[in-house]
Amino acid sequence: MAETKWNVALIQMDIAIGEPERNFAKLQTLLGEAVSQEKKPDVILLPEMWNTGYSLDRIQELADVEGGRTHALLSSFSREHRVNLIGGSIAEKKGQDVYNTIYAYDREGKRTADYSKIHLFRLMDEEKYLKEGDRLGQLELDGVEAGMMICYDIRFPELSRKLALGGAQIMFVPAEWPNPRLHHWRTLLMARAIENQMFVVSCNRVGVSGTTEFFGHSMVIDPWGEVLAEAGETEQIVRAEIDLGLVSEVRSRITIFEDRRPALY
Ligand SMILES: NC(=O)CCC(=O)C(=O)O
Repeated sequence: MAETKWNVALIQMDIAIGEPERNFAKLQTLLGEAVSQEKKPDVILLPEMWNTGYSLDRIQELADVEGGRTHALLSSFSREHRVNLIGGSIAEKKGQDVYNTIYAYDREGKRTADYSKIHLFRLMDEEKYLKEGDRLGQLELDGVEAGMMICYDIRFPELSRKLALGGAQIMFVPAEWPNPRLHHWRTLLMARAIENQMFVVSCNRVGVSGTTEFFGHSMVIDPWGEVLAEAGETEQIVRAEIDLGLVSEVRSRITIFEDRRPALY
């Protein structure tokens, strides 16, 4: 592992429903802001479905075909600025199907992993319009094992545990998590960090879409459950420094991975 300390930046943005043009333009501006400070980020995370929002009844027409437009922007940006980029998720069209998919890029602009949401959220009708993924979200960033989950996925502790057992030390979570479930959002993210003794880095959107309000509160949580950064409810770039060395420190202090009894449960 080259460097154990990372600066992370989360782009907590509003998303114009059904308007990919506006969303691409806004994201380009915010990505520029994210790298404009002297302390450059090592990793940038974007929110869920940032290209279209939950414009599900028009998703066949709006989704990015084979993710081509998204790839062009995120690949060239990560190469130009030598930054790892977890590209939130987008509505991605593959054949006749639309997926809710994350593309991840390394500092050379190479797409190193993708992950399509495996738990579709019925309360927001995802299962009616989207197809679920069938693989886990695993990736390596600068030699560090990481996991990816999308929004509703955080309600499934089995998933984050499986990724942790596979080696993940940090979990990236793009989201569009609305009111009135702020308490669930914060509690579930903290639980995933504490129970798996890993960093959890989550990026939620803000703004209003129809009657649904999104509260932001993007968070960076360390493996001890401490909140290193938490956004408010407006558009902003959230920054935090994380020391990945803390993962092994916490795991050797309380040895949950050695003490599990999987034969019994
Ligand atoms: N976009 C989502 O998956 C939302 C999940 C959510 O709001 C929840 O309560 O779970």
